[in-house]
This record gives sequence, C-alpha cells and structure tokens, in this order.
Amino acid sequence: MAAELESLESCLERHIPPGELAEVKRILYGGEARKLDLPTAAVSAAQEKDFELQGYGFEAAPEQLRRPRIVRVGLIQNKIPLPTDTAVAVQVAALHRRIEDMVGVAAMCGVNIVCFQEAWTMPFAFCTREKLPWTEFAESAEDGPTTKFCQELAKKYNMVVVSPILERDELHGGILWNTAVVISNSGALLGKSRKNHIPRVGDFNESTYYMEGNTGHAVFQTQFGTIAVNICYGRHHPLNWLMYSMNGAEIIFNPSATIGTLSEALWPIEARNAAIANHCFTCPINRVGTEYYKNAFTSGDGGKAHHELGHFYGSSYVAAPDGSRTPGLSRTQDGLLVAEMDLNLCRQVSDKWNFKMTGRYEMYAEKLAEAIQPFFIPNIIKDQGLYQVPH
Ligand SMILES: NC(=O)NCCC(=O)O
Repeated sequence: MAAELESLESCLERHIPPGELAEVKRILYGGEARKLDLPTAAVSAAQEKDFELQGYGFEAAPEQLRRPRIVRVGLIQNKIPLPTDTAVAVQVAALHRRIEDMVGVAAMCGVNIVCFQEAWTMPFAFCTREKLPWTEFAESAEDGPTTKFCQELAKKYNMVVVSPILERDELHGGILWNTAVVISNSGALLGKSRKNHIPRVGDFNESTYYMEGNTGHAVFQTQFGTIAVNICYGRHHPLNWLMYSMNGAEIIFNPSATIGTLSEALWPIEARNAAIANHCFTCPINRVGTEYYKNAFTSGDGGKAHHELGHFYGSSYVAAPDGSRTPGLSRTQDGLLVAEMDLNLCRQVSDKWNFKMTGRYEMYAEKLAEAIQPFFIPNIIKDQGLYQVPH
C-alpha cells in the first residue's frame, strides 16, 4: 500500500514556488493566521513525546467599549496506543497516559480550553457490530473514571476540558450515548452534550450502539467563552451548527472519527462553512491512524470481509468567522493544535456580513413546519408542455 500523504500543507510547501505560495495560501485559507511563538519547553516536550505541535493566532480589530477577549484553545488528535485486543482497562489507562502528556504540553502553551477526539477512550470499533468488549468502554458521564481523570486535569491546569466518550447512563437503564462531557476550569462538571445525528453510512454502524442524543443544543458559558460541541456526523447538518449558534456559541468543537475514502474532500469545507455562516469559531478534530480488529467484518455490500475501517486522516484545524483557517495538523501523526482567538471577532464579522440579521428565520421556521407534515405538497411549478426528448 502507498504511504499516506503527511499533510496537504507539507505538500504545498514542497511544490509551490516560494513566490506564489503566500498567494496560494491566501486563496485556500483566507488571511494567513499568525504563527504563535510557543515556549521552547513545550516544543521540546512535544518532540520528546513524539507528537506534532502547531500554534496559530487569529486577529480582531481593537474596539473602544469592549476589551479584547483572548482565548487559547487546544485540539488534540491521536492514534490508539495499543492493539484493539488488549484488555479494556489497559487500553483506557494507556489513552489516559497519552492524553495526560499532551494536555501537559497544552498547559505550557497557555491553553484555556482543550477538546479531545470523538470517543477518545476507545478504538472506534462500531464498524464491527460486535457488542463485547466494546460496550465495556462506556462510562458514566458524571462520575466515571475518565470524567474524574479530566476533572483532575482541569483543576491542575485551570483549563476547561471537553471529553467526548461513550456514555453509559445508569439512571436510565444503563443505555449508551455518544456524549461530550464538559468540565469547568475549576474541575466541576458543567454538563454534557449528546451526539444529535448518527451516521448510517459505510461501516459507521453507530446506530447499533446508541441513539440520537436528547440534550438538544446546549451551550456552556465558561470563564473563557461560550462553547458547544457538535459531535462528528453533526458536521454534515447545517441546522445543527445553526442551533448551537442560536443559543450563543462562540466556539463550536467538532470531535470526530472519519476516514479518507469517505469524507476527506468534505472535511475542509463543512466546519469552515459553519464558522462563516454562523459568525463563530469552529474546531473540527479527527483521530489518526488505522485500527485493526481481529474478527473480520463485512460492509453489507457484497465485498470481502475486512479487519480495518479505513485510515483516520487527522487534519484537525480551526476556522474563524471571517472564513480564514489554520493549516491542518498531520494526516498521520498525533498532534496538538493551539489556536489563539479574540472572540470579539464573532460580533465584528456579524456586523459586517449580517447573516443573523438577514437570515429570514421566521420564513424558514414556517416553511419547515409545513415541509415535515405527512401530506406536504412541494411548491413545484410544472411546465405543462410535452416532454421533449433530447436529440
Ligand atoms: N463518527 C462519525 O459520526 N463518523 C461518520 C463519518 C463522517 O461523518 O464523516
């Protein structure tokens, strides 16, 4: 098999003539995000622990009545460190250790809010359709070992932690959810946000494990800004982004697990478009690597049984409301992306483009209410003439 491309950016840097590179980047990424000067100790620690570290800053104009609201977010993407048939508790412990190292470096870089990838405490095993041992990775969002672990990190580093896990809800018959737990920088549990849209595509057999979330579009007002979590497949649903924004989200995280053959062409577009359309920052995060399962599984398409879902291509990035974005992290390596942003940019861009003001939401609310009725009649104006057979 051909080696995976390291990243689109490294390829551009190698092949675009230096005189044209800045213009190519401006067209592809918008105004170039400023490179952050990260502490040498953090750069060495990332090197020693074998993960990529990148930092970028987005600017906003100074205002007379509001002080800048500067926040640093950290996006972490990672491979599973152990084979998928290792004992469940051992895999979880290894992931905790890996993330602890990476969050330590995020703290050195002054990160205020950190978010991990979707279902970060486990292999993304929903492709297998087997229940055991995968359901054993599920934990209580309120007091499971992973939430306790994240609470310690949050307290130690004065950092808001967004921890997407497979949740077991003991209060409601032990059912499972795909949930992001949000922990305040004080270490207190702020709340949770469940995945609203469940994929039914390719080998993403997640509906076998959990249902569509019932927490709506909660946003969390933290000391560092108002945040929301739109988990993975919710990325394809513009109304999902819109509703987090309607509730006031300034930063929307999108912890994901997705593979190259399915979604890589969509990846740079969807979250970035959501940042533009909703006047907010968006932070898509994807896991990295290829995960191997001992038992082969089929895709229900007549093809051969296989042991892998596909290559998770990383490429986590941050998009700003003005349409600019950071370069992506690697397609193959663990990484931490630090992005500094002035949240004042959200209102500044809103005042410029006025998408909220011109959105005509009352018209769409009325029309959508009609369109979901069983006997809805689509508004089609038909040409009554005979169908012309094209020559
Ligand atoms: N985890 C998940 O929802 N993946 C679905 C594939 C995609 O949305 O790209």
